[in-house]
Amino acid sequence: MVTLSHAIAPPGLGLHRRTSHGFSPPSLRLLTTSSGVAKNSSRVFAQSKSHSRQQIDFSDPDWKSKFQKDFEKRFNIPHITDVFPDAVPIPSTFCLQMRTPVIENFAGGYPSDEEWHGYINNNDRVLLKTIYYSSHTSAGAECIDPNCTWVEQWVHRAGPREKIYFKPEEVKAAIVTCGGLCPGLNDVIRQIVITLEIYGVKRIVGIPYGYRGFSDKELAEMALSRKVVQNVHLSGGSLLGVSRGGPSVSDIVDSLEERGINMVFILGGNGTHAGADAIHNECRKRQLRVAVVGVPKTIDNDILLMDKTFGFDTAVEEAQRAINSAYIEAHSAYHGVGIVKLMGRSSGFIAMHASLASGQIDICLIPEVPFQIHGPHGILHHLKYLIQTKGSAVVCVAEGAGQNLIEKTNATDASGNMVFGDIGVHIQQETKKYFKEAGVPVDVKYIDPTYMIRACRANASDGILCAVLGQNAVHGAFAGYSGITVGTCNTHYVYLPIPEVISHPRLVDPNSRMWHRCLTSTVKIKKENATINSLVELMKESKSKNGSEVRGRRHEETKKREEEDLT
Ligand SMILES: Nc1ncnc2c1ncn2[C@@H]1O[C@H](COP(=O)(O)OP(=O)(O)OP(=O)(O)O)[C@@H](O)[C@H]1O
Ligand SMILES: O=P(O)(O)OC[C@H]1O[C@](O)(CO)[C@@H](O)[C@@H]1O
Ligand SMILES: [Mg+2]
Repeated sequence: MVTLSHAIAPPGLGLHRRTSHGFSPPSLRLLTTSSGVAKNSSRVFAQSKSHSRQQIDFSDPDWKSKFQKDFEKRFNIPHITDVFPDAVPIPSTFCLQMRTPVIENFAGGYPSDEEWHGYINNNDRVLLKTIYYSSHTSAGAECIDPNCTWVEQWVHRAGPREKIYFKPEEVKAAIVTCGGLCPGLNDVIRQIVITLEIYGVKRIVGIPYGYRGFSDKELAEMALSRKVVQNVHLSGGSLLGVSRGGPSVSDIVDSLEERGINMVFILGGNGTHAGADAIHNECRKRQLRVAVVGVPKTIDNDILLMDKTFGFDTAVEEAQRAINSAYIEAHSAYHGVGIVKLMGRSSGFIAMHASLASGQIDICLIPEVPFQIHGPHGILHHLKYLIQTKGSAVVCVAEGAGQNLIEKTNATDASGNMVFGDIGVHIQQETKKYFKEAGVPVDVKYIDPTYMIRACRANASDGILCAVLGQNAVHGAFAGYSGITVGTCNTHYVYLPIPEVISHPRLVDPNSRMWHRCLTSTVKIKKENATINSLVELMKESKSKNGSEVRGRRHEETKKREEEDLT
């Protein structure tokens, strides 16, 4: 892949220069000026729990311990005892003996495994950041202070606790799936149900069609059990259905009260989590003993602080199938140009990872990296060059990319999310126009696999992630936590307070190693020595055993013709 910075990046967008698109984590973002250059000031700001900015004076010798105290407060996870200090825990009912939930009542006491060391201590912690950056200029650097001081940042480890704050026979648990579809929703639903049953919960319901199901009287809640969910993970979609928009938070909490629900598992993206946090706060305001636990779901991977969200891997896998088709089409056509548009809202993770996975992309366009379509640094100029030198090209464009280059739709969906203009179609049309005007024949094939990448069943790695997240969601609720979400940090499972993961969407950092890897993964030809490389390629091609001699010859003919046609 020829990199944007080599070929089409606007002047000034070098790889080593930080831009300010909000992609950096809060601490770093605050160290950058609007032009993106790190500011060497001793007074900068860090975010506090309420997301108002708290000033840190780095000339204070004690700043580090103050920062850590503030961090601990921000990442503290709300517990039932914050509101009900007299709540009395009981020994956990989560044990191997409960795996076959045949026990009808617990009059004789809960069964337990003796000397089982499978519980998590409430004081166990996971390190949030594991790299020590010695300089702001290190790739992907996330520094707090101008000297890049190492500051340990610990978050709460997820898992089953020895003491629980809900008696299983008093629990009515609900599961709801909101937002758009995502591979793995059924896997999480299944695992939540199975784990609840292991704790001994008998009343488990699914709320149909997202938050809407709480208020729409036509929609009945669905009784869930191991039997019902046994095979649901074998298909994509959501057993419960999904929706955007819906009732107010107050109506949702009224509904929880009416239904007697005291544990609610909310699967969704950043919008859903904003709702989950508001539900948690409303329950606290009403002094309700309800555990509200989120499970982050989004193919976009735009939730902060976690390694990845479930469904993302599967979406990437599906997306690179579309790229592969575009590549085959483009490669088999005379002057073929393949264009693939991929989902991801304002984040370019799917496009970046699918491009990297496929190894077949020449130009990857993501929202976080500005680009031009026309002009000497534009993608069309570069496409012409690729056609000239390679005979074909493949472009992967994220749906949120280049929105400044097309007309705004001014439309929003039912949840208030902005509806993007269609950058894929725009690039397709502009490509056709450009080559027609240049008198160069091209065969443009446009693929928009939009819903295909999220309406499928989870792959194995997402299946495992879903299972662990589902189990940990239930452990968190039984442990008495609320207003939390589950995730992976550096491969370990953690509980995080909801506001910390949704303060803004997570974006690709153009200074990260991953973006650099994407750019350099399949560099084929560099502009400066195009002829030499093309010849080398041609020689390689004609020598290869897989019968590509014909293609080599055709390529040579193409080249000759192009040299005549193109300037
Ligand atoms: N700030 C908010 N407060 C309360 N509820 C919200 C808020 N934002 C969104 N919601 C509700 O959350 C639900 C899902 O939101 P949204 O459609 O934005 O999807 P999402 O959870 O971000 O998932 P996706 O990744 O598919 O976009 C909707 O029912 C919406 O009404
Ligand atoms: O289901 P809808 O409303 O078309 O949503 C599409 C959006 O949902 C997602 O699939 C998940 O957030 C985005 O990638 C995409 O922009
Ligand atoms: Mg969202």
